[in-house]
Amino acid sequence: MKPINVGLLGVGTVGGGTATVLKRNAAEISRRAGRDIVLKMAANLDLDAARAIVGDGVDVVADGFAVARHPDIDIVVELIGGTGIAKELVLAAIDSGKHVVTANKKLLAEHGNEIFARAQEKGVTVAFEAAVAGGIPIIKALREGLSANHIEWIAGIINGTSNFILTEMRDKGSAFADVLAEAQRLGYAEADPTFDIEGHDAAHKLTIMAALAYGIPMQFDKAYLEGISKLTARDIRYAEELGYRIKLLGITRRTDKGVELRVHPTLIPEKRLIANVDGVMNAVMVKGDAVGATMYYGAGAGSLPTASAVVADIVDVTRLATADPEHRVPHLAFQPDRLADLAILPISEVESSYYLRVNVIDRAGVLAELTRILASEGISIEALIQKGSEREAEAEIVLLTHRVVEKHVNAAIAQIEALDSVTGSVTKLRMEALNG
Ligand SMILES: NC(=O)c1ccc[n+]([C@@H]2O[C@H](COP(=O)([O-])OP(=O)(O)OC[C@H]3O[C@@H](n4cnc5c(N)ncnc54)[C@H](O)[C@@H]3O)[C@@H](O)[C@H]2O)c1
Ligand SMILES: N[C@@H](CCO)C(=O)O
Ligand code: NA
Repeated sequence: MKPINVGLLGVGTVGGGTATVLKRNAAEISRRAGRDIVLKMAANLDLDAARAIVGDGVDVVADGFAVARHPDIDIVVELIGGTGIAKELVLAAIDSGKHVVTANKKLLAEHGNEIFARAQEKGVTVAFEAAVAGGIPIIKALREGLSANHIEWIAGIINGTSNFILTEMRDKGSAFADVLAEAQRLGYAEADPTFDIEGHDAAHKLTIMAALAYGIPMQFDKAYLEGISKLTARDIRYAEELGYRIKLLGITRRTDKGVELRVHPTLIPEKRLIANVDGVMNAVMVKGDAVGATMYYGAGAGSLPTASAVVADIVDVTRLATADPEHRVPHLAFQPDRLADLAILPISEVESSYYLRVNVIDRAGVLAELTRILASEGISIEALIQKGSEREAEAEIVLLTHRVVEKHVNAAIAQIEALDSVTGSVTKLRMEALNG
């Protein structure tokens, strides 16, 4: 069979890794795909840098559209990122009848509904394994491996940069800014690292997983997101004293009231496997009604791990290139005309347990005031510790609550902050047991 021709858009961290893996494992990849896969063209801003990576025999150009529309290209691989030129290029490729492989979670979470509809119309596939949890085959697991299940919830460490920062801060006491610079140097961070540390990137990935798990459209605009930039070393330490690790988790859960879609720092019992996923590693737990709790672990970012997923998608697309479009695995696991219309829950309606840290003036009766307010909002306390404060005559009360709807916690916090004996604002973190 004639070789399948690939055109690469972007030869940076992931694009470079993709060219390397395609070349290094060409023989085995061809045995799997049933035909040779040839990198034919590449577009990049820096032409010399791209040429040095892709080598001779690959036509390197500056204009991505020349690749996306070239008649000899069968599969267009978009590894530029963002929703500007990348979106135009992906749509141009689809309109030219090309299959597309992309690692661009932002593009899919924000414009996936439009892109998949266009691909459907044109009879081409858009594959995106690398967009979620890098090298971990979580898209394949959700779309194919777990297709028998009613999926109840997903919880994942899905931003390598944040997990790397939290780990280095805890293990080495490193400063936030230093670790972030190191994550950028290692090629883990997004072009704008705010997306990593403020939770956008994780929310993009979570949006994609929720769509696959429940058969709903992408609804990134309804996701709740809170990153790690305001997390203090003190709360990380107190959480550890109480037997918990703090991780930036993406959580989606199907409830009777609606679908939870939220990213925030989360206390997890330290004995859970996922609480011990460190550095740039990612892990995703998926709870299905038949299979129970499952977990997928591996490198969530970096050149070769992400390229592993990109190349696997190229192999998949090569195999299906000759198949009847009617019989392909649907983009979002469910048939496009059978998507459900489930509402996303506002965070105030989400039920969770909470870690609260309150700064108080250390005098008799303060604790009673706190517990009275919590009780009045129907919040029961699971654990409570009192700590000395750096400021004389002040103390810190750290307490863990049982599960309660968030609006009640917010109402209690407003009353607590209004007390004369309370100084500053209350720190609130969410906790998840994740015990399947
Ligand atoms: N780095 C990772 O670990 C990782 C992991 C998973 C997914 N991703 C995603 O993969 C994509 C690429 O990320 P990256 O880290 O490789 O980025 P990068 O910045 O290293 O590479 C992007 C490349 O695109 C090229 N480029 C930019 N504009 C272009 C244009 N108009 N025409 C042609 N080329 C252009 C640049 O020259 C650069 O080489 C992003 O969507 C990112 O979110 C990255
Ligand atoms: N910036 C992302 C890359 C992988 O998607 C991360 O740190 O997880
Ligand atoms: Na993946």
